[in-house]
Amino acid sequence: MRSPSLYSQDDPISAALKPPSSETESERAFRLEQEAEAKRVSEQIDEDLREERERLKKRKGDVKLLLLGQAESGKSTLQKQFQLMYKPHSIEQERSSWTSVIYFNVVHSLKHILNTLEAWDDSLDDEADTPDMNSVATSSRMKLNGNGISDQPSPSTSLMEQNGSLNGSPGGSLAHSEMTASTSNSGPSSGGPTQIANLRRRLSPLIATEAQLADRLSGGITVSGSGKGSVYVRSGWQARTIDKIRSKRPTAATEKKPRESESMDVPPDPLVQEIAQMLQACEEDIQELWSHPTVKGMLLKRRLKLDEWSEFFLKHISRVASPDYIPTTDDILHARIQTMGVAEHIFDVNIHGKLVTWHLYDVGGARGQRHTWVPYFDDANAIIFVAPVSAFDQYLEEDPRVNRIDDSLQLFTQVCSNALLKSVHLVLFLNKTDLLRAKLDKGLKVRKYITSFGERSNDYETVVQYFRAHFLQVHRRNNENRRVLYTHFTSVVDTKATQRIIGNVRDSIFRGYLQSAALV
Ligand SMILES: Nc1nc2c(ncn2[C@@H]2O[C@H](COP(=O)(O)OP(=O)(O)OP(=O)(O)O)[C@@H](O)[C@H]2O)c(=O)[nH]1
Ligand SMILES: [Mg+2]
Repeated sequence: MRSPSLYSQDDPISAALKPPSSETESERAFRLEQEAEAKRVSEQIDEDLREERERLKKRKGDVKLLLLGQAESGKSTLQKQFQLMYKPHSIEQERSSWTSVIYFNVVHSLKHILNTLEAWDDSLDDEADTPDMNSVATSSRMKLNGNGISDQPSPSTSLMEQNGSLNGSPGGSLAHSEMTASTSNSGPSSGGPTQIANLRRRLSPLIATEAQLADRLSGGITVSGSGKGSVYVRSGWQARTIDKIRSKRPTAATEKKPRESESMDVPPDPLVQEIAQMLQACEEDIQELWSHPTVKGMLLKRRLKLDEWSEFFLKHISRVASPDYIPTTDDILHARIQTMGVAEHIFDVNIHGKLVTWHLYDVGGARGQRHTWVPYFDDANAIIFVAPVSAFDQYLEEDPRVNRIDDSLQLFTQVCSNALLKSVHLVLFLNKTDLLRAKLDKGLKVRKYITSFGERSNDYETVVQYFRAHFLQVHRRNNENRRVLYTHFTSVVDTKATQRIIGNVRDSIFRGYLQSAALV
């Protein structure tokens, strides 16, 4: 057998690269010019890559800050607040790329509403066919929770058994009894099934764009077990979507560091333009569905559960569906896209007249993403652990038996007890306090989901202090080094309040940092 040779006449690559024998003088000159340009571009890419590696390297004196916490806790939203504070021009560069995320959030929410209505309709048909109404009502209602949020409380997990369970009765039946207690019918059958069928038909072309949008955002990457039809994105996705539109080969420089004038001259993405037109044409239908008495009734009775960002964008649909819609900063803060792996962001932070480079790591919080965190623990200076306290009535998408507060406490235990992190400055954000307040105002009872809450008063102050006490207890029990835990009650979509807190955190990290560096 002949061994292939680079110089072989038969080598397919050499043959393909060989100029045609009929090449004229001017064609040759053109070819050589093209080859020289290709070489220059390739060398520029190598140079950009080298610069990028150099830029990302943590130097002595830099601060390394990790944002940790479960999925949907608000880490990327907090990262956006850092960006707004320390690199506001980069938000401008990215602004247009958030349109596709927001359209995806809207389309996905509409699909969830229509699917839930359909499931409810089916369950009513089942009920009509079955003599044992009680048992069927229970099972059919559980089937309704298509967004991964189950109404069923989790059995106590190992962590909370160790640390004093929040959920006093394993497999407790309060939420279950809440589900079975109400048998009144607020399903679609009582509120104009023909109207809903018509809306479903008219909205179907818009809903059919969900997969394309997901593909555009994720770059075709799907994450197994992501449930709920979620889309995960890697660091630098904004620049990649822009590059895709330009149909240009992405370079390392555009992946990590969009050029200054980037967003201004981006040609419109045909897919996004098409969806914008559909949204405009469907705006009245979306309004009709959103204000439909059946939808309102099901939301009120919690037979339909919507994520906070769904409600936000549906409430603002007339603005989102308007021609030439450009996301506001508030829209960007409310947009939801899941982080895959670990995304690094670099900021120059002015601390009392001295510029310090901060490397901020925003991690993916879903259970399947947590193994990617550990390599970043080494030489970290500080952690902001983000725990959403509004999640007391929610269960993990990854494991619907686990209450989300319970999961946050387990994760916080792991962070506090990790040997690599034992000297790291620790900050706790008890986040989504605005949503907690709204849930309590609506009358949601904490004790129905967390039985150990007992007969305490269901007011905001009692509830947040109760959760805070549990996190403090975890910290106390895993605090060999007697480090301080700095706690803040936050709503990281609130820019003014969050930036004030970021200022406090920056000063406290810097004080600890100076002390540990023995500079004071
Ligand atoms: N109302 C309200 N919404 C919030 C708050 N914090 C985050 N959100 C919203 O919650 C959703 C999830 O927030 P993200 O920042 O994407 O969550 P994450 O922790 O980065 O999630 P992963 O990337 O999956 O780990 C987004 O739609 C945010 O706008 C808050 O304090 N209040
Ligand atoms: Mg994130």
